[in-house]
Amino acid sequence: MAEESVVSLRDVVKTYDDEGLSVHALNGLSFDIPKRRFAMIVGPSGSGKTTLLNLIGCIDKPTTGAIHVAGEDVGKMGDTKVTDFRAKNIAFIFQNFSLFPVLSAYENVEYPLLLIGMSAKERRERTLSMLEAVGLADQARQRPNQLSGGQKQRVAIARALVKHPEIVLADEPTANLDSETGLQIIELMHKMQHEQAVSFIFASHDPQLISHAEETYIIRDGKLLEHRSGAVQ
Ligand SMILES: Nc1ncnc2c1ncn2[C@@H]1O[C@H](COP(=O)(O)OP(=O)(O)OP(=O)(O)O)[C@@H](O)[C@H]1O
Repeated sequence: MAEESVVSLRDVVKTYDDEGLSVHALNGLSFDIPKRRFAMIVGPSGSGKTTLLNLIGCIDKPTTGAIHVAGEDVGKMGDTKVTDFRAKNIAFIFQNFSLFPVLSAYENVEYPLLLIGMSAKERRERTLSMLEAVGLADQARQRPNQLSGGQKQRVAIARALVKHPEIVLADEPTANLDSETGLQIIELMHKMQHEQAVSFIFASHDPQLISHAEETYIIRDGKLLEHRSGAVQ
């Protein structure tokens, strides 16, 4: 694995067993994603984007092949180690925001810090500064149902970044937003990615989001069709 890569895939195959039928979601992927970039996985529906994000996010393991994330061979890690690795290093942003409805914006952002056992004082400082950074200092006490779609996604961005992860994975993060709000969210993610020097990896169909990519990996039928440094216009 090249030293500056955050993800390295070698001959990665993922096959699902669907009621006795084998579904080949990934068919031998080999590529590296450099650190601290705005990287995009692009491809039509069913091409394997979510499957790939699940492997990078250590939610699932490859059927065969090797996957290194932040320098660790995650395909070979045991369950306890992988849970710990994911809690410390990886954060997720989803298209449906996936916030806890009974928690305030503040509590949603603070939650990952509770999971990693951070002290109360440090949790408070980090949570407030992250809410400030995403422009939601005044909405800290509101619950998700009192927030707009764009504000919910801002909470999700703050929650993703608050633990200072190595990687933020985002599956179609603008899919449920109108195009103007989507653009504001893309610009916020880009700004935060640079400020926090974190690696962002997206799966998306959204041309607006794809046009902001620094690295683009086009996949079809679970294979890499093309890699471009810079956006696909
Ligand atoms: N749990 C599963 N069991 C069986 N087949 C699956 C499972 N998850 C995904 N697949 C299949 O694997 C292939 C890749 O799916 P995946 O969700 O990774 O694609 P995608 O590019 O993210 O699609 P979309 O853009 O529609 O979300 C598809 O053929 C899908 O039907």
